[in-house]
Amino acid sequence: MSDLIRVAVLGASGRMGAQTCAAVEAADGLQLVARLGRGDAPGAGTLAGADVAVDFTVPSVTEANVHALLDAGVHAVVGTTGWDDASRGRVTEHLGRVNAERAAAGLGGLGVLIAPNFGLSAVLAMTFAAKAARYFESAEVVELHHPNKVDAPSGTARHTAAAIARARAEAGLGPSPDATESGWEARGADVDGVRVHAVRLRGLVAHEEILFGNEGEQLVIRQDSFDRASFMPGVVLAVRSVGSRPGLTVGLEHVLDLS
Ligand SMILES: NC(=O)C1=CN([C@@H]2O[C@H](COP(=O)(O)OP(=O)(O)OC[C@H]3O[C@@H](n4cnc5c(N)ncnc54)[C@H](OP(=O)(O)O)[C@@H]3O)[C@@H](O)[C@H]2O)C=CC1
Ligand SMILES: O=C(O)C1=N[C@H](C(=O)O)C[C@H](O)C1
Repeated sequence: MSDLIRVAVLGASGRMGAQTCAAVEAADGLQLVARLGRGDAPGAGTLAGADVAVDFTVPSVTEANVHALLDAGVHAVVGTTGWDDASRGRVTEHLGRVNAERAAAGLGGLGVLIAPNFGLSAVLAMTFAAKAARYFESAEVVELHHPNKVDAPSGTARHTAAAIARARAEAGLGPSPDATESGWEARGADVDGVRVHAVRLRGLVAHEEILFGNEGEQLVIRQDSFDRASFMPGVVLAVRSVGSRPGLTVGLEHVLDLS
């Protein structure tokens, strides 16, 4: 990539897409070259020579967008939720093929950076939660969002719960104690054995509370994103970094050196 990074935004008229366009236009060394909407399939014709594309669309299309971006030779920064092991695996496989062809042609590898959350407070909360997880018998996650959100639980809560589950397993902890025999629908979603509760409330933007309990004590880690502007430094950092991170990176914590 040359010094100037040309950027396309997918979902450009959405809540996050619009903020991202403005942040890219305001950032040194970045140039916004394309705004893609619902009807614009990502490809050479619509991407306008972009080096990096940022996807803030919907869970049902984000994976297809990333494959199209890789076919077009464009690095991808993805904030859209809805990813799982299978979809991430397909992207890793595609990256392997594309980057082998690029290496044979003397080109650098493409990168895909999927970040469930670009907010510093959220990334730190997830990191602290992963560190704390091994020390507590009980762990649950509560995520709270604006009522226009289409998916539940949030991508951030899934990422948080998965990290807690990994840390618990590595420490040899079993399931959190829970005597529930009926009314399981009131106990939230099960993400890798960790209970995750989703609140949708007018007035909220994006918030998460991670609760840990032991006999006689509690630790609560809470983060609040009051304004979508708080995601933009992370988005710009990801755009600047993805070209030097060939392959798949999941989570901004790796770019921030927190992992
Ligand atoms: N990683 C992070 O830090 C954050 C991630 N997010 C995630 O980003 C995603 C977008 O959130 P948000 O901006 O609030 O959502 P919006 O609904 O505001 O925006 C979604 C955008 O996707 C477009 N879109 C809808 N359907 C399609 C389709 N079939 N094909 C192509 N484009 C489509 C919409 O176009 P149209 O306007 O035409 O409907 C719209 O521009 C969500 O998954 C959300 O969870 C959100 C905040 C932070
Ligand atoms: O839809 C949102 O708003 C958000 N989505 C992401 C998620 O699902 O984790 C990130 C943040 O919570 C805002």
